[in-house]
Amino acid sequence: MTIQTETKTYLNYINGEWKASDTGKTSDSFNPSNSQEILGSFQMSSANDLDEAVNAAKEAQKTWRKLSGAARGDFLFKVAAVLEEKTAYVAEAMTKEMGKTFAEAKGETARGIAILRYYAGEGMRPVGDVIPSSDSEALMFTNRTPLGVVGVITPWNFPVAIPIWKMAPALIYGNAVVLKPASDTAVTAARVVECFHEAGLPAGVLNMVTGSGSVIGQGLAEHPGVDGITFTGSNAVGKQIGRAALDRGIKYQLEMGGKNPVIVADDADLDLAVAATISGGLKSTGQKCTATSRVIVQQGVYEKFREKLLQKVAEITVGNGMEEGSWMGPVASKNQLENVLSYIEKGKAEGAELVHGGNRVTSNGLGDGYFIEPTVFDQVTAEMTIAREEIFGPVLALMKVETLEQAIELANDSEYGLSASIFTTNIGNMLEFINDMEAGLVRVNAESAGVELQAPFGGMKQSSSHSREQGRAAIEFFTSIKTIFIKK
Ligand SMILES: NC(=O)c1ccc[n+]([C@@H]2O[C@H](COP(=O)([O-])OP(=O)(O)OC[C@H]3O[C@@H](n4cnc5c(N)ncnc54)[C@H](O)[C@@H]3O)[C@@H](O)[C@H]2O)c1
Ligand SMILES: O=CCCC(=O)C(=O)O
Repeated sequence: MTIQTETKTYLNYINGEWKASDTGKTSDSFNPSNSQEILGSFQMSSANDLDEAVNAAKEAQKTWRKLSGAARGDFLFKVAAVLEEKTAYVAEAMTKEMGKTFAEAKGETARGIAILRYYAGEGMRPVGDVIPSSDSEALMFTNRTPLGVVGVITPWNFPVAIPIWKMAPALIYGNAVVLKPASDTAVTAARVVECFHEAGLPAGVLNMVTGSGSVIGQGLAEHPGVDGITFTGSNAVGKQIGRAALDRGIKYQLEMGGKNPVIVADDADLDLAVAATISGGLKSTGQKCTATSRVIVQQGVYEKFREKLLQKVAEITVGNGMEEGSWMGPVASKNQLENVLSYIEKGKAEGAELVHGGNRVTSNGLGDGYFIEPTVFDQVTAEMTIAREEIFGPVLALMKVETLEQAIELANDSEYGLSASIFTTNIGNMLEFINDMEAGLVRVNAESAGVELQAPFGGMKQSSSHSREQGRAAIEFFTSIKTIFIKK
């Protein structure tokens, strides 16, 4: 029996108004902890809805860009205050739509609030440089100009933080935004957009259109009224978007997958390394782009580390994220469930030794949810699929090496380069890792996940289009530099 805890139909947000799609079609958002439960429904929009949103954004941006940075910042401070009041309302949608625990969802919402405040302040910070001209009578300097209308395409795994870390900088630098959120978390996105509406953001400056990736996502990338596209999601989709943006000659930014390693050196603090491997690999059910996936351990501590790891993994409680005591929720969707289980089967078939978990969890009333046991493979080798492809689930692959050089070589043996961490007490090891690791985020004695909003974030190799998000780095994508020369 399907239980509808809330029957609300969420609408698109276009030109400051909540509007149904002209298709008349909606889709339901299901709870991955109990697939019989529907959280709400959202619009399956058309290219016409998208046109309307882009046109509204285009018009609104003309006035928005003329406001001072401080005035734009005031709006973002107000949005932060509304979101703060609505933390539980937004976080509950997140847990009920994609499964992460309520504690993690509240933490992510708090992060969204902090990001809004950081970029609100950005409206008052310097934007250019004075550069000495070769003409002593002239003044030469740089300023920043917004791109215009920015298309924001986001995934489901951080449904509050990622849209906000793209929308807040886009807005503060004077752009208008059309957001296309992931369908799996469209209700959470609508609740975030409600905060912008309640804060009184001028009509058209932010618009949201929900619907399928191929119609609305691709439509945004191809739309002649869109001047820049920022995307976070899978590599396959990211590349399509990049190609569409390149064809139109617009700026684009792609943040994509990872296959993040942790190295545990012979001299590591093993308790710390175990705790960080579990937190980095299994929090959010392993569904972070920065999640630890490959655990590369030096042979001197391999057995001891493995034993401690398995002991702690056995203590993990799997359950509905809304319930106290659940450490790990379900994966986000049926699709995710099937995908992760198929990787576990591949791991077994290719000869890795399954030493913990590996099954769907259906006991204790979890049968209608998409729960998977925390899973650990041993004897994993570099050519195995589970060592090469992003699994995006609660699966750790243990790999043994003799030397630190071998560990770093193995860690770099990946098409991805998003984040990486090392556990060692030796400064020489730390420096070697920092210098030689091919990843955009390298962390020493800390888990591979954990992005700080005031620092640049992005990957190397196939993990990114090589731009950076967050912190002051965001200005590079969301603006163009204008060089100004004045002579009296
Ligand atoms: N590098 C990072 O910062 C980062 C952060 C979070 C997630 N991710 C990556 O995101 C992936 C998981 O997210 P996902 O499953 O939502 O990714 P996805 O690529 O399936 O979807 C991302 C967004 O693109 C849209 N989309 C789908 N098909 C499209 C198309 N043909 N054209 C345009 N848009 C389309 C989706 O509707 C969604 O809004 C993982 O690979 C993860 O590593 C990366
Ligand atoms: O999923 C990608 C973002 C990861 C992140 O925000 C974190 O590790 O904190």
